[in-house]
Amino acid sequence: MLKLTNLCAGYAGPRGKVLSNVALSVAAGTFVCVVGRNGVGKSTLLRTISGLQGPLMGEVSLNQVNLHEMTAQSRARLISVVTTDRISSPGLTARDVIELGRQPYTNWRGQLTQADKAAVENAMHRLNTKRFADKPLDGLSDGERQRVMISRALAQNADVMVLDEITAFLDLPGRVEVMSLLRRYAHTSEKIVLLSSHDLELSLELADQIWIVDDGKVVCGSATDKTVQNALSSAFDTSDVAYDPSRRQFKLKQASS
Ligand SMILES: Nc1ncnc2c1ncn2[C@@H]1O[C@H](COP(=O)(O)OP(=O)(O)OP(=O)(O)O)[C@@H](O)[C@H]1O
Repeated sequence: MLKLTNLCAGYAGPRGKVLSNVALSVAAGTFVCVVGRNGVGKSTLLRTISGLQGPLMGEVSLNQVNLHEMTAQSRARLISVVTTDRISSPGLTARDVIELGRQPYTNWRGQLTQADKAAVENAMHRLNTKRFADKPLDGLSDGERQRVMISRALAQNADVMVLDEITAFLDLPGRVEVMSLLRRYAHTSEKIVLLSSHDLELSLELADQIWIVDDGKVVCGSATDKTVQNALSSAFDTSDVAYDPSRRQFKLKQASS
């Protein structure tokens, strides 16, 4: 169980608090989509959960262990992270990068065991990355690169996988494929997958739990919950578009001429 207890997240300084008193929990085997307008704090929340930045207050725990009190090495066995940040990887092939996902388990020489190699093969198979496994990462398209980074996180086999806007570089069939795969992975492997996305309709279609980040708070529930529907309207409705809960879609209030 991943639990956020009275979590305040943000940055140093008087105006640095982005989210206040976030309290929620997620069971193993849950696919969560985190949605919200630009700049509301999705990345800040996910970075805080991942341990990439400390909380201003409160706690993030996994199975009752505080994640911010662990070493980065121990945390890497529990949480994997995929972002859109470009990592510099001169000379590394896609396979080399995916193998780095096994680093929390390997010895000081980074030697892979049969189990490590099997985990890498399995990750490449799931994401269909084998076809460019031996190409340099720097020579891949943004979408191919993103698949490699997700494969690396899969190979890491952590209890929680956090993905921040990773579908941004994928085309529509690619987004559906990757999000469906992550949902299936959460269900079949009993993992928690947290994914932030601006693809609201797809998120509402696929997520077991939706987190709507808005106005310093997080509202959590299933897409059919009344509280979630109200929060979606309040976060996303504008003078031009409105959320239609019956179709789980946004519609133009008035077609422009
Ligand atoms: N390193 C930082 N130092 C100070 N403030 C920051 C820092 N990074 C982000 N912020 C601020 O925190 C707030 C939330 O930013 P965040 O990137 O978490 O939003 P987001 O919901 O992920 O946005 P987007 O959808 O545009 O990616 C913004 O006001 C942003 O300016």
